[in-house]
Amino acid sequence: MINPAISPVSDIVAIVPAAGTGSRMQSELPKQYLSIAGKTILEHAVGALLSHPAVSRVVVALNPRDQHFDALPLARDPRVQRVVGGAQRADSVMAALRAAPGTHWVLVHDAARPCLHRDDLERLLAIRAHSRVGGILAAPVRDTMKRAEAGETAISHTVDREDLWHALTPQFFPAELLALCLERALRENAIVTDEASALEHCGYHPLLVHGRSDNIKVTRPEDLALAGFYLSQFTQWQRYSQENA
Ligand SMILES: Nc1ccn([C@@H]2O[C@H](COP(=O)(O)OP(=O)(O)OP(=O)(O)O)[C@@H](O)[C@H]2O)c(=O)n1
Ligand SMILES: C[C@](O)(CO)[C@H](O)COP(=O)(O)O
Repeated sequence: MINPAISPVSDIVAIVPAAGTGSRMQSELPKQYLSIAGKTILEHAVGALLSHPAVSRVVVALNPRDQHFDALPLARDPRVQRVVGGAQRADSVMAALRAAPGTHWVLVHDAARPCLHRDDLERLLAIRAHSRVGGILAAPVRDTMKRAEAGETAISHTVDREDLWHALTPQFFPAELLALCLERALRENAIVTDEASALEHCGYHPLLVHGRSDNIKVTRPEDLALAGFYLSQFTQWQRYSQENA
């Protein structure tokens, strides 16, 4: 395996899985194309990545029936490459990984997370200096957590929230390690809802990098206004200049 800890600073490719249909959003448009402050959620997500000097390229995995991406300025950005996504999020990430051969480190960031803060991205990227496994942005849970009776809306029991975190994105890994773990996890029919779970399936323990809880994934209708509020609270500095994107 290449020693990713010594890879060139700029050798980071970002992967943005954007091939979902956003069914929980109950909107006409796939949620990644809903707009906040004049830009689509996808443009906010990609803009925050592209505006970081260490990110050289973004590979966006699109739904094969996507009819919206071509209308965006992103479609004409030479740093942005598109691939066809897959049936599951992990398949979309695999498709994008295959389009970035030879990359040392990859950032995987949900198209549905428009509120990535500059400081969070910097702290996540910094783990490259001391980790060969990688890690994820995550936020400790704040509420008391309940496990429901299987298939019911009645409480089975309270889950100890000590050491319980919400996994966020970006998630940041040596590309070769991520590809190997994703291939094995998918081959062995493991449940892979984020990239870290593929590494866990293979016995690795990715780092948890404390991230802001306003880095929300727009998932349900009420999330759109909240994401708009959060973005309105960011100063230009806190969000990399969208003009660079
Ligand atoms: N086959 C898939 C499924 C999801 N995604 C992407 O993975 C991210 C997180 O997934 P989620 O929030 O679940 O998005 P959707 O699958 O679109 O939403 P839903 O589950 O409500 O349909 C999104 O950016 C989505 O576009 C993807 O690239 N390929
Ligand atoms: C990757 C992720 O955003 C981490 O919390 C989450 O797993 C995506 O899940 P989804 O069901 O695909 O939205």
